[in-house]
Amino acid sequence: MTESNAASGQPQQDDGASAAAPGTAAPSRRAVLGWGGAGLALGAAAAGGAAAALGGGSDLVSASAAGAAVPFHGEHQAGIASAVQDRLHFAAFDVRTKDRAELVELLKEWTAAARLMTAGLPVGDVHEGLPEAPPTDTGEALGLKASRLTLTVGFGPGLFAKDRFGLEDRRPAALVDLELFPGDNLDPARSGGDLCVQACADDPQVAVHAIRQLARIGFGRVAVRWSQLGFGKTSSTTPDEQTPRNMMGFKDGTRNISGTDKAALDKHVWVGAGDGSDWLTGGSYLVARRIRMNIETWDRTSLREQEDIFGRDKGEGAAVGKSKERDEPFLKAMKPQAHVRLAHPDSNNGATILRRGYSFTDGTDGLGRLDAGLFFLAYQRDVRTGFVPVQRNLAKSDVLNEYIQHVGSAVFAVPPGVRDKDDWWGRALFA
Ligand SMILES: C=CC1=C(C)c2cc3[nH]c(cc4nc(cc5[nH]c(cc1n2)c(C)c5CCC(=O)O)C(CCC(=O)O)=C4C)c(C)c3C=C
Ligand SMILES: [Fe+2]
Repeated sequence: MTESNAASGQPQQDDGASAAAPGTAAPSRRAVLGWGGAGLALGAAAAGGAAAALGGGSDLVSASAAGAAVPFHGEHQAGIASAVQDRLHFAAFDVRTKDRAELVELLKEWTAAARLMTAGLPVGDVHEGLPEAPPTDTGEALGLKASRLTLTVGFGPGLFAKDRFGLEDRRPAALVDLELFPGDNLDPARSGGDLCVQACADDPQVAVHAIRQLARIGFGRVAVRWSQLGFGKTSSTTPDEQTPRNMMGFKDGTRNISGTDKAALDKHVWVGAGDGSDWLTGGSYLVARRIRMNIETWDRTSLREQEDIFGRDKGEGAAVGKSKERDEPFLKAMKPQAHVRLAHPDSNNGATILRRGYSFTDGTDGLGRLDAGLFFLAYQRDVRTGFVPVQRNLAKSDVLNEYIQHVGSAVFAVPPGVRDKDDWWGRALFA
């Protein structure tokens, strides 16, 4: 059954791995399967059965209050244009196996697990099986709702390296190795990765559980290279909802691509059929940057200067000279090196990206300063005409640079959506 997904504007296959209709109780992992539910081997069937019992329905992506499920199957992966959830656990993996067949098998197993978890189901039973063996699902999400969990997978440049998996001819030209931008202070231990999984959910335990299961399933074949927890989304794809604020206290995401703007998504986010890599049609490219903020310095900066830096006021979020957040910005009214002026498409040959970042606070840094900032995530149709020109402009002269530092960086090709229960992440790439 194909239905239109109101929040993404994209058709989604609802084969049963979706959830309750608006107004009905969303499934919880315990409510659906009980303690004796299906294991991973029964994956698709279990997900289908559970959702069928609940009546399916997919127009619920922004129904956060219901703890709803976001359809897993569709033309595009969920977690890009779909409504941004409250929490993030992002993980980049190194592939350890040298065997292409093992990598393919892993991607199939990951897909089956993702299909279950996004439907609010465990990846296996906790109480059946040998007591001497570890349970298949670690259990910490039992009883929790689907919480709009989305799992979005990406393939890093290393996967396409020569003499690795026979994919060297399939590397898209747009999957560039990012240059070192002025001011970058990148930590290799927080950068790169052969694979990534972006887990977003309204409940942090659901997002963390999902990454943990995938890492556990991948044991021996992949290893987590780095990961990042995020909270307080710093941009939205739902302009009708209140714009979230970042750790600097400013509304962030005012001017972003809306998840219902199909024309803008087709133009700026989804890889098109003629773009050069057929296997990626319907997919996208993801740039991830861990951006540390000098919070203590920022907090000693005057309000006027803070507002000049962004080119918007702190309370309403209106552009300089305007009174409302959504009023069209007049760039020339801003200081020449204001962040918004330099980041705007008009200053970058039209370059437009879909931002989907999160705030982070990872304790203190040993010097009494908060290790906090923005985990910047941006999706685009081509990294060379998306993130790169904007970041070149910002790195050169953005006055915000005095208060931030890019400390982690990664880029991934994000395959199209998993179409149905027989499909799996990366099928077209490995075909
Ligand atoms: C390379 C792209 C960008 C990076 C890196 C980046 C970092 C960054 N941004 C903020 C805070 C805000 N950014 C805002 C707008 C904005 N930022 C980018 C791009 C990058 N930001 C774009 C494309 C835009 C939209 C420009 C436009 O079309 O007007 C805003 C204003 C509100 C909004 O429109 O979202 C804020 C606030 C921080 C704190 C930061 C690094 C830590
Ligand atoms: Fe920005």
